[in-house]
Amino acid sequence: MSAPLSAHGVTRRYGDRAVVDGVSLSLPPGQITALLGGSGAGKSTLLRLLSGLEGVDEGEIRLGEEILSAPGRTVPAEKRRIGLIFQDFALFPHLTAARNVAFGLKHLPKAEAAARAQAWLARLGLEPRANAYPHELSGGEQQRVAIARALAPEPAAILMDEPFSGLDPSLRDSVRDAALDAIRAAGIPALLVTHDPAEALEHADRIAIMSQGKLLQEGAASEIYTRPVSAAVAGALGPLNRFPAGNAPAGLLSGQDPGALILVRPEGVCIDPASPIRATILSARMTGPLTRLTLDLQGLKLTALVPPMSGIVQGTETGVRLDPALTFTFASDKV
Ligand SMILES: Nc1ncnc2c1ncn2[C@@H]1O[C@H](COP(=O)(O)OP(=O)(O)OP(=O)(O)O)[C@@H](O)[C@H]1O
Repeated sequence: MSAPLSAHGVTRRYGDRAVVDGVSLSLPPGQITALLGGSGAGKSTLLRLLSGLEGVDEGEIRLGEEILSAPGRTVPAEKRRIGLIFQDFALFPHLTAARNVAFGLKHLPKAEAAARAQAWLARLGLEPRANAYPHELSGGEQQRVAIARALAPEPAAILMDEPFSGLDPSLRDSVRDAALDAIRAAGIPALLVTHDPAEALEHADRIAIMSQGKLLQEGAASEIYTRPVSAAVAGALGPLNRFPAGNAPAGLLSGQDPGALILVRPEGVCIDPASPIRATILSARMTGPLTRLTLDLQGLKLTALVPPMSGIVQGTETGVRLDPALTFTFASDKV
């Protein structure tokens, strides 16, 4: 049975600046936790602390009850049994795919190591490429080899830093699905560092949001999306309409303080021809499966993402309502 990998009040300073600042986070086995945040939020640094590539200045990193890092005491990365996957595959160029995967299996008899490497390559759909060298493989194939190499030694946890962002979009989905399926099946804690909210929402079980070294919120993906604790968390998960409650036409909201900040996801702005709240359609553009509308509600401009429907014509009027599940209200001092 795998144990959670966890950080407890972890701080890491560069000079006098805490780039990871008092972070506590538990990664449960068998689940993918996405670590989401803007550039410089401290995501990669937290991953390096969890992996043992860097030591902590305060707090502890634990695997189950075992302390892996404490100030002045760091179990080195190679002794942690934690698999790492980075954006730049980092395969050994002079080894075939099979030998790259077998590299971490030196403790096993040779035949057993080779068989296990073959099994992992097969699992990631790479059996026919086992004898190819990295330069003979596509980016997607190289990343699959890197994933097989990280999983083959049966690590206690896996940490991934933007592993799919360097891949061609046409390959990304299949590599990501293969990798995340294999990781979930391994039943170990997994962290996926990403700056892409769509990737986090669609592919992770849990989401942790960081900003300026601090963990803002962590929880099940659906909970973070529908119950953000702050405007910063809501904004980290995708575009929003923002306006003071006092700017909304009468009837659009119910009973909010006029000074409160209202945040509404574009897909929470719904077209309802029967609604008494009237809006002029300023523009309507196809964005694939959804149409993006710019609406004018008596001076309040809102963006809506709606399924294609008839009667949506630029310059005409329609009724609008807000989906309460995708509308968030914050006191103006919580922005
Ligand atoms: N070795 C270092 N020495 C000094 N400052 C560093 C070092 N490594 C990172 N930093 C700084 O720490 C902050 C956090 O960096 P980190 O790479 O963890 O952010 P990130 O959230 O992963 O960002 P990105 O998405 O851009 O990779 C940044 O301001 C960075 O410049």
